[in-house]
Amino acid sequence: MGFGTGDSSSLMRELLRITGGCAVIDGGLATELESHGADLNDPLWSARCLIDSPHLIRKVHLDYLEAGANIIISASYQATIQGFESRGFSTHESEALLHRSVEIACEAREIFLKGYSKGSCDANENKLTSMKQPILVAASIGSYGAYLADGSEYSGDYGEAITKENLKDFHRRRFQVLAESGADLIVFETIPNKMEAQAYAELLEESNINIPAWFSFNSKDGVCTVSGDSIIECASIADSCNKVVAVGINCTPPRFIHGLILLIRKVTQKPILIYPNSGETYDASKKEWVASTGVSDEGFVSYIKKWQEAGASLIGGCCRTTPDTIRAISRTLFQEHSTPETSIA
Ligand code: MET
Ligand SMILES: [Zn+2]
Repeated sequence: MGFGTGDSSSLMRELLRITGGCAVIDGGLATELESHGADLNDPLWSARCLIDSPHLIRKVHLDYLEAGANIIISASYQATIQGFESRGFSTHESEALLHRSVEIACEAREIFLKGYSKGSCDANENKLTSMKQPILVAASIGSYGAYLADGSEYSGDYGEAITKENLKDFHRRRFQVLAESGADLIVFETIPNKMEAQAYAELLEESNINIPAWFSFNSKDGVCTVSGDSIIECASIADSCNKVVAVGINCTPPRFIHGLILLIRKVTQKPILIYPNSGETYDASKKEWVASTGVSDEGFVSYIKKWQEAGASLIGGCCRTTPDTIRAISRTLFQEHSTPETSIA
């Protein structure tokens, strides 16, 4: 889908212009599916819902749109061709499931916009001109560690045997399928190390598909990625890649975010995105979050102005944040603005 009148590299600038400088990303998808009863105790995690409960995914996307999200992220974080094939799906069926993840998000956007203005969702129309709330559909690509489902997306340790070329081979076809699925952008999420960032940058550069992307790293100390690689070096890789339109941090406790924004700001002028988790502890052995160890929605919101001042312009939530968190973010960001522009001139 075309966004506005500009080329794809201007996508993020256009969105931010329309929203008045800051836009809202959605909140945790998998954990919200779980709180609606989905059983994600599965190597496919949230991607399992693509097989057995797509209606629930659509509902959660809609809940985030109602809460004010400008960017909704597809349920493909842990959806991989390799993962589906190991469950008995053919290559063709696996690719169709990836495609479906984006389709579901697009359906949610259409349903949401129809609530505002009948007939505004003709696929051939420039959608933004009639959007009350500008909305981008982002296709998620989770890291190799997410596919492994052994917690290594939170350690960044893939072992000596895994090379950058292995990572490129692993992600290549999935990237192509998602890039051609109708999504507005690709989001590389929860990138745990520099090698994977480099692999993504090379895939983007080698590809003749001209889709914008963002790079989002995770950190457990506020200085480095979870693997211990320098966030400055990682953000520099994102900065050097022309197809990367924003760079930042996700699934990281809120208390680390401010310092990370300042570090990223040192090496890039690209928009900075942040969508922290709730700050709760994840018990990897039990594969569950330890409730009430994080921040409340009010606590989360208390950070927002500081993050904005430090340079973040795309703000949302990751695991264990909810539509209530996103509603609170949206109110905080827009309380001092007059109504944002509703169309592109
Ligand atoms: N977009 C993904 C989700 O919210 C990110 C998960 S981070 C482990 O489900
Ligand atoms: Zn997360």
